[in-house]
Amino acid sequence: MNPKVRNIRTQLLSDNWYTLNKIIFDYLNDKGVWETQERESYDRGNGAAILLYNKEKKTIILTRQFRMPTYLNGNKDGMSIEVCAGLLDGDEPEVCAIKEAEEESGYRVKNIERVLEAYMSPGAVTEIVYLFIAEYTDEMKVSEGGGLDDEHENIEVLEVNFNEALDMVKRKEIHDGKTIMLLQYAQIHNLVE
Ligand SMILES: Nc1nc2c(ncn2[C@@H]2O[C@H](COP(=O)(O)OP(=O)(O)O[C@H]3O[C@H](CO)[C@@H](O)[C@H](O)[C@@H]3O)[C@@H](O)[C@H]2O)c(=O)[nH]1
Ligand SMILES: [Mg+2]
Repeated sequence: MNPKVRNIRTQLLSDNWYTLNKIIFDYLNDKGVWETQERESYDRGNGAAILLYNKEKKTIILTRQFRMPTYLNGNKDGMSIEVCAGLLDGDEPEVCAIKEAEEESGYRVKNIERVLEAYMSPGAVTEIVYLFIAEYTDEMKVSEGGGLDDEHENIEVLEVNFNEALDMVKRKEIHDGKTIMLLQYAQIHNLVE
């Protein structure tokens, strides 16, 4: 509860795929005066993302896919290199992370660790992304990956040297927030030396 916030009203703007609301509320400002504010808030539920790494090979697993919103905002071909991730769809974050890893990369991982959680765009999007890490080996590959056909995901799976991935961040070839966070987490904690 925040005593500086009261009288929250919600006005539905769109519920086509997920839900966009206009929220009108009163906020007690620094001068002690209640003022009415409006904020649009996009609710897509929460998500999970997972970095798969291999200590022996010094590699990680990434995906590459077309992301329309990035194409609309400066990403030349709209392609985005990301860790495996997806929306929870009613699952616990751990369950979702394991499921997305297999659907998108083809690796069936068991021992995963939750390391961070973050609001990725707190001014506009309600989503919390839960961030995980897990070791993978070649033996864990059970399918091609590539995402679900019925969702037209068209995901390419990449196995990349860890230091090369860090260089890709520097060169801005990797520009996805959750992916940068997990790569830096791995670097700080020497997961792949
Ligand atoms: N028709 C339609 N389909 C959609 C829409 N939005 C998403 N989809 C479909 O739903 C799939 C969702 O796949 P997920 O793997 O669950 O999600 P994601 O898009 O990969 O990842 C999301 O979650 C991450 C973790 O929270 C986020 O970091 C990432 O930005 C993204 O929002 C997409 O691939 C796409 O096929 C939409 O507006 N319309
Ligand atoms: Mg996904």
